[in-house]
Amino acid sequence: MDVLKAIRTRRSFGLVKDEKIDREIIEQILEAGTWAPCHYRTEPWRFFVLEGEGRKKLGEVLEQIAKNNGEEDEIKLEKTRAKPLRAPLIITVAVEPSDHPEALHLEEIGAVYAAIQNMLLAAHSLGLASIWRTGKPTYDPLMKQFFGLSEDGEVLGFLYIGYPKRYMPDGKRKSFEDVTKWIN
Ligand SMILES: Cc1cc2nc3c(=O)[nH]c(=O)nc-3n(C[C@H](O)[C@H](O)[C@H](O)COP(=O)(O)O)c2cc1C
Repeated sequence: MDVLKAIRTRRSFGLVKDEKIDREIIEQILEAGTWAPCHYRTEPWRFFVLEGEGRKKLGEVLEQIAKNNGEEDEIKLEKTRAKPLRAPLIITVAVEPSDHPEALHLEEIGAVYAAIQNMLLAAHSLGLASIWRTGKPTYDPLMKQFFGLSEDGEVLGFLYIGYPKRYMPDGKRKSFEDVTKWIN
């Protein structure tokens, strides 16, 4: 798929089939992530691939975080635990900032966000639907610990990926003209 078409037609879409995704396809998405630009070539992205039972471990962490924040309602906790089962594949993307003396924290995070966009576009061009999910628990210390990140590391998103159950809706944006100033 042409890159401009991929950019224009990619949508966040979470309604996906419970169908396993071939490893070779997953590897293409991961590799696309690694081709993002990064200042000083620090390559600060880290990927964690969750499939099958692996997703349940994430569900347990989400449940624990909810409990730590005072949630006691069993039905709500059950719902929280089941969240990662909404897609057959979740790629957790994290930043592990480098110790390069010139590297700026902001730019390390920016590079990983660029990696995420690469991955979403790659998934789309391979016929997959995806949605970048976060929420408060994403940035909880327990989440960092679960993925074995350093104190400076941070989970930046969960990419829920799968084959779409139906045709994806059209997107909506303001015109670029509304957000652009030409300085000549
Ligand atoms: C940092 C970030 C976090 C996001 N977290 C969520 C989320 O937790 N749940 C969700 O439904 N969508 C999430 N999204 C997706 C946005 O809702 C989506 O990109 C937006 O609605 C525009 O839709 P589009 O991606 O189809 O153009 C997130 C997007 C970004 C950039």
